Amino acid sequence: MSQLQAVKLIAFDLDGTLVDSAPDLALAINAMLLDLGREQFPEQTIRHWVGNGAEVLIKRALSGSSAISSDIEESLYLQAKDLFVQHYSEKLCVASKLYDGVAESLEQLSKLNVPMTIVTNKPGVFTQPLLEALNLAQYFDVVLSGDSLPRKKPDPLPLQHLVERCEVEMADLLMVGDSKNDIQAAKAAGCRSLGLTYGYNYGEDIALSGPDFVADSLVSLLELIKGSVTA
Ligand SMILES: O=C(O)COP(=O)(O)O
Ligand SMILES: [Mg+2]
Repeated sequence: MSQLQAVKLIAFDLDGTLVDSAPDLALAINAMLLDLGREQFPEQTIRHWVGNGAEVLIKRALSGSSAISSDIEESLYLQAKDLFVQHYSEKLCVASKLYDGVAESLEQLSKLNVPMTIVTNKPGVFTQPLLEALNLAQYFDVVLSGDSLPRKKPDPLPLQHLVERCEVEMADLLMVGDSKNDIQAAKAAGCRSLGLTYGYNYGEDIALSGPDFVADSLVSLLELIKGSVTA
């Protein structure tokens, strides 16, 4: 991986990037489906439905497909959402865990004086409790969730909001994520991006989305940022 110009702010995606949250998301989705008397799905299937926030995940589960059926009734969706929120809140961090290299890399990165932030599509009601359960909350100066702003990734709005709030230029920001939504948001906003290969991304190769950098581990990010800070 080549070096990059100074990075003054890092935006991390959460699900599929820092945390493998799919096991608990799948348990909550299946508990919701069971309550509704509907067909349940393997974790491996549900894993590929994660990426556009809870509303889309619930609708995919109700459709049984990554393509959302347009005939999901609003009353069914609202009932499903209440059940999902209840189940996922109760068991938010039972089987979820940090990916290899995340804890060490965040600790090392925190010593480099480059502010770190979270830009996730996960609803805010889950984001902060999950960060706290995994002992990560202290690393992040700003946390933007999927419902913090009117639009979420792949829209550039969260990244535009972030650079204004942190008073840096868009060119100073690096978005780090596992999903095409992260890379598309970065491209639309005009910042650089690093795609991680181990996440969800609907089962697709992240390199196909054309991030500026591709890495197999956050340890590579640490090396890259060290190079940019000391260059
Ligand atoms: O919860 C989701 O659907 C995706 O969350 P992420 O943006 O942190 O990957
Ligand atoms: Mg993600």
